[in-house]
Amino acid sequence: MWDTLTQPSDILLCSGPKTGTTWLKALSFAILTRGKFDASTSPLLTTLPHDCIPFLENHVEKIKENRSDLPLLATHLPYSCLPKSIIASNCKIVYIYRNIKDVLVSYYHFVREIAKLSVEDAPFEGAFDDFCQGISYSRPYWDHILEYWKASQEMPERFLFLKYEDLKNDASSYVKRLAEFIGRPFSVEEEKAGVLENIINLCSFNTLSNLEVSKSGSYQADENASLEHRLFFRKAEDGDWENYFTDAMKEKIDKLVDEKMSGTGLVLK
Ligand SMILES: Nc1ncnc2c1ncn2[C@@H]1O[C@H](COP(=O)(O)OS(=O)(=O)O)[C@@H](OP(=O)(O)O)[C@H]1O
Repeated sequence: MWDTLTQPSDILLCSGPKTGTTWLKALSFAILTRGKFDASTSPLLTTLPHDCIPFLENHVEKIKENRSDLPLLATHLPYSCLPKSIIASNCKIVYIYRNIKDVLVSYYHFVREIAKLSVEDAPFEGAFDDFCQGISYSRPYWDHILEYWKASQEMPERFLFLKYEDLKNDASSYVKRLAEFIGRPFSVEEEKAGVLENIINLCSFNTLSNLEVSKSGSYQADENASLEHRLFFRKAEDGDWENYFTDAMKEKIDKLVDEKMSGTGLVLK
């Protein structure tokens, strides 16, 4: 079924939930459509990034019907669950990852809000225990990263790994790297004209979260789930985990990450 949906020229944006998916979608969309739209006319001003770039696993019909010129698809699927046709094709894969503790806090609030539970009714401790046991929407977070990481070691030319915190701290360098990787590098003239800067600003948390579209309306995540747009924009603060983790929790998750990620060079702390 998916064989007809994906093409070798596609670029697949892959991520575990709550690691920067919305941001990566916005940036990739803005980079590839910058010849058509500028920061004042971009569809991103009125459309949730998730409605600009469909999820492979949730929007088969939509992808089939509206296969547009834009070669961008996204997925939360683990690498081992990707359709064989994608793995066999030469399509490029961008993978975004984030500090594991901030991912957990972000995921906790997202799920809690969807379930319409208060912090008192759904204490963080429960989410922490589930997460450490690997109970998650799409594989334990560390396995999700490791599967893509191993594949990237075998086919480095096909992969770009981006870290959420790096994107935040040095947006110009990493957005330029993203643009080069997806085949639309910024020219010197564009940089001088502020095109790169404008895209970074357009896709920033500050801009996107304050748009009317982000504050109202719902996103049809799949046939059964309708999610309020606002749920995709919370705080976007590095280190928010410090407001939730006890020393014992920090120690436990750091140990887990050390065990799982040793030798990869990937830093999730
Ligand atoms: N533009 C932009 N820039 C930086 N950060 C952003 C942006 N948009 C969303 N966010 C923050 O990303 C977190 C949501 O992660 P995802 O987008 O991966 O969520 S999802 O998997 O698509 O549901 C979630 O993080 P937390 O605030 O820490 O919960 C969002 O607030």
